[in-house]
Amino acid sequence: MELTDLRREIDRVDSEILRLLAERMALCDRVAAYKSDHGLPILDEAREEEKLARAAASVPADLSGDARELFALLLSLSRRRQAALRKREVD
Ligand SMILES: O=C(O)C(=O)C[C@]1(C(=O)O)C=C[C@@H](O)C=C1
Repeated sequence: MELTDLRREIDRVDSEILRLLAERMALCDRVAAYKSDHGLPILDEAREEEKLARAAASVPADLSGDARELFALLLSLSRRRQAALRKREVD
């Protein structure tokens, strides 16, 4: 395969990742609203540990560290966004 073709494939996968990121964040917005309505904290450590462990276990062994790191970032971005939404509610 030529480099151009490989890059086109990468671009296709990246578009999908970004579409899924937006979909995930939209769901997190709804979780944020639910938690706010029910007086629940944003952070759920047990759920996060479960997510990180599942991410690491869902890929080939040589990618488990990367999967864990990626999900740690996603969770952190999710918490940051939820905190910003909550702050906007208060202000
Ligand atoms: O499931 C939740 O309770 C969420 O708030 C969502 C989410 C996530 O992005 O997956 C974010 C923060 C929590 O610590 C756990 C999980």
